[in-house]
Amino acid sequence: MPRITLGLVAHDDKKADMAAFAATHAAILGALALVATGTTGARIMERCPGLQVTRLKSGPLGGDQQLGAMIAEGRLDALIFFIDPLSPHPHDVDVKALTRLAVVYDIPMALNRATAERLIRSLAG
Ligand SMILES: O=C(CO)COP(=O)(O)O
Repeated sequence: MPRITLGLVAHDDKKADMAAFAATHAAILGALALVATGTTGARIMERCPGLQVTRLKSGPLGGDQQLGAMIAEGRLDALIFFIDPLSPHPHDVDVKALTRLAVVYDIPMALNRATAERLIRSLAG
């Protein structure tokens, strides 16, 4: 059976939280194909050297749009995106486009840790 592909993204103030989340669930994540925006992916691999993460461009430079394209092409099965709702983002339109496509294509999407904790359990083999 093909591996599930999971997208991982975190805004700057949520990156430590994402790294901790990845460390907690490294065993589950290790069985998935992981794709992340540039800086998020770097932080995850720094914290969890055993995890293989395909890194796209950084979010503000097109990484969110790359993930959106993967969704549109049927190449992303689920998305965990720790958004920071308390900070402005220059690429807010890209963030909106990504989350919109996740809804359009009805892929499971967690935008905060509480939901991600539930979603990740559903992805465990
Ligand atoms: O900006 C982001 C999501 O909108 C995340 O991008 P980075 O992981 O490159 O910081």
